[in-house]
Amino acid sequence: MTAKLMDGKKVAAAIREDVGKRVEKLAARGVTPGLAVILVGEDPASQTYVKSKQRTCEKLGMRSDLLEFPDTLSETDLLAAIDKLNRDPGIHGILVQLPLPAHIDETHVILAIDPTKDVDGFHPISAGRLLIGEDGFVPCTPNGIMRLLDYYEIDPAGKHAVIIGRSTIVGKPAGLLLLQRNATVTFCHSKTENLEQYTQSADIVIAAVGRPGMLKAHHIKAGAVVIDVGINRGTDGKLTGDAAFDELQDKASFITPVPGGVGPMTIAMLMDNTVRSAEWAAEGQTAGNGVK
Ligand SMILES: Nc1nc(=O)c2c([nH]1)NC[C@@H]1CN(c3ccc(C(=O)N[C@@H](CCC(=O)O)C(=O)O)cc3)C=[N+]21
Repeated sequence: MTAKLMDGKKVAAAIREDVGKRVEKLAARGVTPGLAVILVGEDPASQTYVKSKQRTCEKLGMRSDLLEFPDTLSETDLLAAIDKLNRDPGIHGILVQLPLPAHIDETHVILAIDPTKDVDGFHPISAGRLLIGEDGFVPCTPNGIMRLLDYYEIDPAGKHAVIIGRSTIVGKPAGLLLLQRNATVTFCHSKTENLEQYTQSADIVIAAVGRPGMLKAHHIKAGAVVIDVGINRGTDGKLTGDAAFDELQDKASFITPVPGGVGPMTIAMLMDNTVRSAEWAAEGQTAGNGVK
């Protein structure tokens, strides 16, 4: 079997088209969705992602503000910058690019973001809403994975989904979303003994570990769906995933490439969340304060 590629670029383009139409509808009501991105320090990978987010915003007719700070920025000054954006009615989404310098506490920063502008879905209010199944901001990468599954008509209901990786921004929310869609979910992680015991019975495997090529053919059953969240940059500058793509391609039914799989979906879902935030604001509803 040769696996079908799950084309994140193509699906992301379809999502952007839908988002663009919603931007036009908002424009007719005098609203321009606005995203503010805060970048602390000069990490080249972060700069690349941030540029890509900004370009996408501009193409879609959205406002995009970039606030760049040196890595000597104090936590207090960062919190003050967030507070200013919280109070700016033209800004519907606030994204603080992670990771932050070690002297800044990420939890403090995420807590400072107005939950009604939490387009990353990292605030505990958003996490709590996802846990209880209420409408709210869903983290972009797991949300993008669900949209990829939908596009390729892969229904997780009744299926065994194995997630490798238990981060707050990918693994855990991906598991909750799959559970919501009636999958049977197993979380595996660095302390899991005998990983293949779980992955070999998986209908859907999500690798979100950050170890290049760790998921190999012997880990999966024939016909499994493989979603690769890994973004590992080699010394040659090339991007590789957590899946050993070449050997898995002959065994899986569907597989996401890296690049061109989950990555572009993440950015598309950020646009979707930002426009949704603007729609909610225009309706006088908010996702974060308990008003539905
Ligand atoms: N507050 C915050 N929110 C984030 O969503 C966030 C973050 N911080 N910090 C870093 C990670 C990483 N991330 C990616 C987004 C898109 C691609 C992407 O589009 N990748 C392309 C390739 C891009 C390239 O070649 O470098 C692809 O996979 O095809 C990758 C990674 C968002 N992150």
